Amino acid sequence: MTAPDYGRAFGRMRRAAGQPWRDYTRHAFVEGMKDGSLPRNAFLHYLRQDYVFLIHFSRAWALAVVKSETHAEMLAAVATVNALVAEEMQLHIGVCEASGISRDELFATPERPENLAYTRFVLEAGYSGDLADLLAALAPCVMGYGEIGARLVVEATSESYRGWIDTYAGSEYQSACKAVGELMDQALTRRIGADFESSPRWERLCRTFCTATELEVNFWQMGLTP
Ligand SMILES: Cc1ncc(C[n+]2csc(CCO)c2C)c(N)n1
Repeated sequence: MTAPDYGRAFGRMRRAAGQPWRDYTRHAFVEGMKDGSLPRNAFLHYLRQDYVFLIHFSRAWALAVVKSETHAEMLAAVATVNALVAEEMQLHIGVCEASGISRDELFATPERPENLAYTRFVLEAGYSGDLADLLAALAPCVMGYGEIGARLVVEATSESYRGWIDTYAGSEYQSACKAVGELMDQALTRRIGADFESSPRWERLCRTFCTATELEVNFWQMGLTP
């Protein structure tokens, strides 16, 4: 199947990320959710780390509000902050509670180095750069899960991880990916120009995107080693 279309800047960065992008979206952890062979304890370990991840990822999206230059940018960024804090984090709390991991236990999860490296890299891209740099670091996470969900909903041969797959394959999440893709195209055009791929900044933006992609690969790998 062909991957969903999340805009021009994302499409170009994704292609430039080549093998790391495939390593991320077709990682053994992902394939284990597809065929149901992923052990439940690995999934729960991943979810607990992901809860910590979402705390810092929400901070990074809040930084996108800080780095916005238009009301449209602020609206897109604030919608994502709300979706993360009010919905996605709640979802993790619910799944963990249903599996016997209390809210307090979840809150007290010690952060693994692979987790810390990823979110602090994203925050640093935003602190030291503008919204274009920050979005290049945020995009692999948002769109990668959209692409994985869209593929797994078609290819899954097991019901074990159906809930997770349906969340990211669903039209609500797919629309969010498209909105972030549009935000990227508009933010890059505003700051760099319509021909942003030919600017001297382009290579660095692609490098940021690729590094974030490699950190996603490490995050899946961490998930396999509880
Ligand atoms: C390691 C890791 N990478 C990506 C996501 C997916 N994700 C992160 S934030 C968000 C909402 C929109 O920005 C989504 C779908 C995750 N949960 N954990």
